[in-house]
Amino acid sequence: MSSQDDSSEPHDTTLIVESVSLTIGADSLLILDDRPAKADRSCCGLLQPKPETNHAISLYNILGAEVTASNLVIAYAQHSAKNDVSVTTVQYPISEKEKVAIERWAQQLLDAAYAKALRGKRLKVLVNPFGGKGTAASLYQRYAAPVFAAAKCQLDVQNTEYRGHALEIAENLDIDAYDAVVCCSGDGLPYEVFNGLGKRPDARKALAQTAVALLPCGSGNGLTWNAFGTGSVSIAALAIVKGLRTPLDLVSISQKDSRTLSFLSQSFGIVAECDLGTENIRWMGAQRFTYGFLIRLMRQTIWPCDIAVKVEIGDKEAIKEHYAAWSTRPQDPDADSKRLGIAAESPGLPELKYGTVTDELPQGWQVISGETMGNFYAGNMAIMSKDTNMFPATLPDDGLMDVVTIDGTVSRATALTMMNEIPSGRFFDMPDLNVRKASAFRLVPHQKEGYISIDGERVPFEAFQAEVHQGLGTILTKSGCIYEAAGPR
Ligand SMILES: Nc1ncnc2c1ncn2[C@@H]1O[C@H](COP(=O)(O)OP(=O)(O)OP(=O)(O)O)[C@@H](O)[C@H]1O
Repeated sequence: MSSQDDSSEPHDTTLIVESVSLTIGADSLLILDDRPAKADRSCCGLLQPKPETNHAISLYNILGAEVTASNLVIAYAQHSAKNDVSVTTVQYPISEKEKVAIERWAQQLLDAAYAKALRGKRLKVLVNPFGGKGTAASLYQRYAAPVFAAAKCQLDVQNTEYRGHALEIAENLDIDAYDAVVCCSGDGLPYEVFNGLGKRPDARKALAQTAVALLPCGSGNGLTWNAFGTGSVSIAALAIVKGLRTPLDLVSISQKDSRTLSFLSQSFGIVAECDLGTENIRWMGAQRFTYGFLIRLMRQTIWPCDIAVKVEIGDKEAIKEHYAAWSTRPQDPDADSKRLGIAAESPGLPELKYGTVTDELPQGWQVISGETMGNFYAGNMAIMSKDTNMFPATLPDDGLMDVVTIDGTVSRATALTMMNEIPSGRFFDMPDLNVRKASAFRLVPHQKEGYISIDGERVPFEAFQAEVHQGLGTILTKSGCIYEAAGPR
């Protein structure tokens, strides 16, 4: 082996091992294999030179590079025909005297492949054996475990044994021992993990320090779609390995004397009914939401309530401008350590700025008529399930949630058109859709029975108040700053 200019300086991005040239490029590792093919003989028995093979591996897909006693081994995630990646390795024989230089080159490759992402993450993996269609454990073993192993993640895998177990685990977690909690489930387990971290005396510190991620094994899998833009377990595992710590707004929900945290959405009306009233048809997977919507649309379309919103941005054009400015703002490289510093100084859960739902309505909130409410839907993330970019203008940590309301008296044809326009993104601009960016709201249902959904979990059908805490939680994302969702146009 020799490096291209026979120098082993760290800046030397090309390595030559046995006539194979390996170059660390801006986005990929370029492999130029000039070795003669061992078994490629012509009809007269002469060894034919193998045609030069150009092979590029995206740096994002590179999981590991190590020098063993006699080989350089590079592990990477290779896309397979289906929407998946599988771990593949290439290896090149090396000699003892080349080892030090090659080790240095391998480090350089890993630096480029991981960039700002933490290498060898310490992961607490929680598997819900009943998540989604009940296949979370086998999905984990088959699609995620090999990716984590190739990336040399430190793993501590535990099955959840009962409802609320993930909450208890998070509440008692040694937060210094893990970089992230990875849930193999639907959005129900991350909801429990955020709430478990939020129950601790050092809640703010725990929520700032511990990232939460989801391997998509449920029906909606909102956290994975937003953070990584995929519904594939193996691609999500790769995204966790390469994921960047990203602050996430969390929303305090107060109901009577309880206080919980929401990371995804709060719904009342048709969406809550579709989400929670379709548990009996879980076998349908994500289709159950559409099916539920159509059934509900044929029956009831109005869910009367009182609503008051602390509106921060009230019209669609201003919301689009806010989205464009926030999503392109320069990143402060020290933002995460500053946030951790603040959380360490005042580690308790932040006080409620607007009190609870049992207090007087605060001054300056906009009262919205809810007599004929059809859909009240507040989102902290954009995508609620595959192809459902319900809140295109949401941002992970702008300190605002997007509140969408649709009157229940819109015609069935309009409601169906709206549903069909969600994947195209034209939904946002439809005149019957009201959108406000808010920092808090209160909702009081008029009826005695019905559904309120917080992150897909059913909560008592009674008045609740929501208030955002900017950047209180932490997730892993691909970009480090925005969701993998198309913004408003
Ligand atoms: N061993 C268990 N037995 C019973 N319930 C469990 C167990 N482990 C976890 N749970 C509960 O299962 C619920 C569903 O969790 P999960 O996140 O997997 O799916 P989900 O939210 O229903 O997903 P989706 O709705 O997207 O299918 C959670 O409320 C959790 O408390």
